Amino acid sequence: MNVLVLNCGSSSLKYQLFRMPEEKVLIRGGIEKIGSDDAQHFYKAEGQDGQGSHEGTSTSEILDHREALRQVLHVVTRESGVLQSVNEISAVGHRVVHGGEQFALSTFLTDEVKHAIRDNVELAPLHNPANLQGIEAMEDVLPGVKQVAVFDTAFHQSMPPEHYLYPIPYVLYKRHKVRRYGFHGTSHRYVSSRVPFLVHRDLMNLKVISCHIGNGASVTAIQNGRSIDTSMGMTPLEGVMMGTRSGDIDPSIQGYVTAKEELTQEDFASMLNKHSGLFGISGLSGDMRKITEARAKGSARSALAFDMYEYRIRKYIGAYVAAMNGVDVLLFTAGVGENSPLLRRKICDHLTYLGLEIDVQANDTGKGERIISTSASRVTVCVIPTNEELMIARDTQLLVSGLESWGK
Ligand SMILES: Nc1ncnc2c1ncn2[C@@H]1O[C@H](COP(=O)(O)OP(=O)(O)O)[C@@H](O)[C@H]1O
Ligand SMILES: CC(=O)OP(=O)(O)O
Ligand SMILES: [Mg+2]
Repeated sequence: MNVLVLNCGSSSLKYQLFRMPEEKVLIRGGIEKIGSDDAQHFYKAEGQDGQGSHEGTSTSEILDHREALRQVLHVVTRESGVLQSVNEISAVGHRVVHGGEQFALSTFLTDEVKHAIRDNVELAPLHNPANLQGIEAMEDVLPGVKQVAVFDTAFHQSMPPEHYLYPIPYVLYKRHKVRRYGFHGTSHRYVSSRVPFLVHRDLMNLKVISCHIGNGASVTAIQNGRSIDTSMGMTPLEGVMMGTRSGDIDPSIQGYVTAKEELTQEDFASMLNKHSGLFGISGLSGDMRKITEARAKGSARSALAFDMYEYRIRKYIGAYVAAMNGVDVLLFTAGVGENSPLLRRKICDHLTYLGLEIDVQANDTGKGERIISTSASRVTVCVIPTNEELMIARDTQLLVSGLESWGK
């Protein structure tokens, strides 16, 4: 069964085509700057039989996600020759960021499910509209093909109310579902599922702290395999400091700053989402590579941004040690978590009170999925490259093959 996995952002689209259940990636790619006349498409095709792997890039006008998906299907079937025709695509799995309280598991996309995703647009304004566009465009382009939604929020539905409620009038939860949901659940679920393979212990008996540090970033406490708390809240803005998002701030800042700077609520929300975090403090960039470089060249503002970023992640780790009364495994994943030995080392250097001891060589020079603590360390520290797409392909395949077996 061939499963196409889509992760639609506001102006981007990432995709992978898997042959399941072998979990073989046939082609992966991405389109950036959708909505412009110089949208860029990059892909790497593996070929059906592992032979003839090749890459391609192109720049063209792509005005919306529908057009982007047409181009993806063109590349998959004609340009790369990975498939003969779109009829060989059995199912499509979509990353959907906000599923609210309705979804603790992945689900087939129906009108009702799309309605629920639309209801949550206000709670994930950067993500849900793009996810919906991708779903609707796919329905147009591949009518009749089964589509599945895999929610970032689903894994965190196991949080107990004392962790997911805000200490504000309870009626706001009852009336408007104001509560903490958490995100990056597909990533936290994937990386925690890899832990037993690395530490040779059952996840059911482990206390794990998972740090997904990418453009968006979140830290999750996973006890006995279930998320019990996570740093993002009702929206993906709460929690640690991120590339361009602030993370936690005093809510009173909103009234004060909007009055002083004559900003609207929308201006303020946009400031917290797009002009804060590493970018807001450094004045340079939200990209950790640029911050690390500038810091090394002596930029004081970039050094400050780096230190704040590291400190705020470390505070959440400390909080989750308290939440679980201990920690067995600390893991790092996503763009920054996987690729910044400096950040990992700085965080771990301040956790020696836990008996945690980092193996500097494994941290600084190792590659891929690995343990980066010493054998004497009382906490096992791991780097585990995330694979949200594989998780989405697995869920999609499970649902579709379940449906097929019921039909027999
Ligand atoms: N070698 C590196 N060193 C430090 N940070 C890196 C490196 N490579 C990538 N990153 C960071 O990873 C971020 C992207 O992470 P990623 O998980 O791909 O984000 P997203 O999925 O949210 O787009 C980039 O903004 C960049 O800051
Ligand atoms: C939910 C979220 O923040 O996702 P991303 O990191 O992909 O922006
Ligand atoms: Mg991501």
